[in-house]
Amino acid sequence: MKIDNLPDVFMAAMPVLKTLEDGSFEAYFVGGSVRDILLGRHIHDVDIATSAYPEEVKELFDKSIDTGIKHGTVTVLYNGESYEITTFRTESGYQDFRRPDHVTFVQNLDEDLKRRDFTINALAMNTDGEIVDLFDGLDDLHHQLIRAVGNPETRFHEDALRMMRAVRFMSQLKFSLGEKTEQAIADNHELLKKISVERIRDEFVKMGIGPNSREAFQVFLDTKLSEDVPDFEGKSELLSVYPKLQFSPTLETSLWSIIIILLKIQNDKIGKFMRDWKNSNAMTNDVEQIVAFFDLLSDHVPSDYELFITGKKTLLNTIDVAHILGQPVDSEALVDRYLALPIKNSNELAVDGRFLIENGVRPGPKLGKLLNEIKQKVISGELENTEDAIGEYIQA
Ligand SMILES: Nc1ccn([C@@H]2O[C@H](COP(=O)(O)OP(=O)(O)OP(=O)(O)O)[C@@H](O)[C@H]2O)c(=O)n1
Repeated sequence: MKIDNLPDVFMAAMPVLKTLEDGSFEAYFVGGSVRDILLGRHIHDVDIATSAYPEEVKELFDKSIDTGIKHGTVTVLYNGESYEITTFRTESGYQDFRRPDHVTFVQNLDEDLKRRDFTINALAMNTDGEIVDLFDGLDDLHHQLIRAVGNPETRFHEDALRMMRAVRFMSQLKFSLGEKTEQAIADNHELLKKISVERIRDEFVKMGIGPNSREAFQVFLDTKLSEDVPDFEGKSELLSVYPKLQFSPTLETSLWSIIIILLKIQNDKIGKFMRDWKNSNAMTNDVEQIVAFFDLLSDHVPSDYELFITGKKTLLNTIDVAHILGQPVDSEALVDRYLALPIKNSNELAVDGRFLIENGVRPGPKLGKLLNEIKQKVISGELENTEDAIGEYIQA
């Protein structure tokens, strides 16, 4: 098969491959970008594989960085873009079912494709757009099937994260799992215990926000892969409820918020739960705000001040979460009310602490309280948001 009219992201990288070929080396696009071009998905970056050794790659390009030279990867800077170029390799020395510590460079593309996880990820494309397909990956793409390259047990023993990748691709691509691949996951799910929580989290999130997340979650549960995910309390409750959701979350913050709401994790425990999954503080903060506002929405119609405090981002994200959970919420009315607020963030207030001091208010806790009071009155429309009106209010 040959692909004509390659997307810009490939054309932009073409001179990099041609440079390798001019140096008498082989060069191919490999991995996810080849799969995605065939599926018509958006491609953000391309991976390049070559017969050149890392040192030889470096000699061919003016600007390069040793990103993972031990594993054969050099990042080349070309025309303002960076490209990862990896020497054809086989992997050996798998330790503890995690990524290999040792790789052996080979001169042959076939060997390199053979070590890859799934047939749909083991496709390569040359500079003419011709596809190299040694394991019927094209057929599997056509039948929307995720199948391990060769023996699935071997692939999962090499890197147990691949079991999570399988269900993640199911969700993202709306594919099914090949029978033997699914069986091998069911037989080897405990290997996942060896994998770091960060790597599992990344796949878990991609699975959770994919368009086929419900079906993927079901397989995640059926194969018992879910049992070996660390620090995931109450997952059976979650997974029994997840398939009933109206639609899948598309945002990571929505996913975590939904999980926390479904698992009824208390406010003071949210931080621990998010940290156990090694989520960032920023993500934890966003999720805490969404969950708090969701609770508030379940309890009463928010006041203007509560809408102001919540802010637009959290408001929209919480509406998303409420819809997914099937909670009735008049989102249009809430958004309209938010948009009609006299000020939408504190910076829009006509005065600040300095103005208050200049108008005779003493610095101290009372100043903060007064500023807050002014803000509330401006938001409720009782006080005009001008220096004059606020100045008069202070003097009164
Ligand atoms: N555990 C892994 C991870 C990756 N790969 C191979 O390395 C390629 C690139 O991996 P990565 O960038 O992690 O994933 P993609 O398949 O490109 O998918 P995406 O970019 O959507 O994450 C994969 O296509 C696959 O051939 C593998 O065999 N085993």
